[in-house]
Amino acid sequence: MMTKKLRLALLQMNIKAGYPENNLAKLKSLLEQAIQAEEKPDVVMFPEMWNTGYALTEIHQLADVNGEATIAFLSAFSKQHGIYIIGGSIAEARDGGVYNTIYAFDREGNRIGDYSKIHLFRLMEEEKYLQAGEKLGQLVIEGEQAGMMICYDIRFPELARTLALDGAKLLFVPAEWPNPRLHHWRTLLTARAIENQMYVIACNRMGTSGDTTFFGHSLVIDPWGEIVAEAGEEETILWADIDLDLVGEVRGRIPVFEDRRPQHYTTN
Ligand SMILES: O=C(O)CCC(=O)C(=O)O
Repeated sequence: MMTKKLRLALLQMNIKAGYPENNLAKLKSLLEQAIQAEEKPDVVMFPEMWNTGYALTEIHQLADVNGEATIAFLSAFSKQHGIYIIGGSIAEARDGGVYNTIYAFDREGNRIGDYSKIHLFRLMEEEKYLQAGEKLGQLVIEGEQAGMMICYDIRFPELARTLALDGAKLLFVPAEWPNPRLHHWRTLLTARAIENQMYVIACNRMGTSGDTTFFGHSLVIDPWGEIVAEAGEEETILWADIDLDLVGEVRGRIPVFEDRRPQHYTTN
């Protein structure tokens, strides 16, 4: 029987910009730690661009070609341990460009969803080095619809709303969200959870890259907007237990989706 209860493990890791091999080694050691926990996770997720970090000027040389190495590793790992993996995002070289892409896997190691970041972040000059994704990030976990967005995407409520209207009950958000905008991070993620009455599961990196520092504070927020778990600034695994039945309960309590009047909304 499919469970509606999920144990989540968010790998809030440091990322060394420009050193994919070091980052993979770090990821592997955190993954091993997660898998050896007394109670195994159902879903493991990582931060944004965990393979290369924001080494944008060298990104064409460093990016994983068609994500092949990442896909092979994550697929084998998810199958071996019977877990879902939301593979953070990686720099993926494809079609002559580089995309910021998430791959997701089920308990059998099947690829169940991809998402390339739609909104590129100008403050980090992403638009100069990366290509924007063109399709929604959707997947099914234990029979339930879920969505994926990346970092800056959370400033665009239309995207989360579109995923929710399409049935998403939970939303995964890998990020490299830097100081000093912790207030924005927590507020935007909480708003996306409350307005869409869904779980928001956000894994940020920590540490320093050049002049930029990252505060961590990975978050799991329930559909009522309560924080289920929040990390500090250290390298850690953030654990959280969630129950997907809460989504229906909250949607029943305040029938936001029934009360929508889209004829009055202009979105373009
Ligand atoms: O929107 C922000 O403040 C941070 C976004 C960001 O760092 C990113 O998308 O990589």
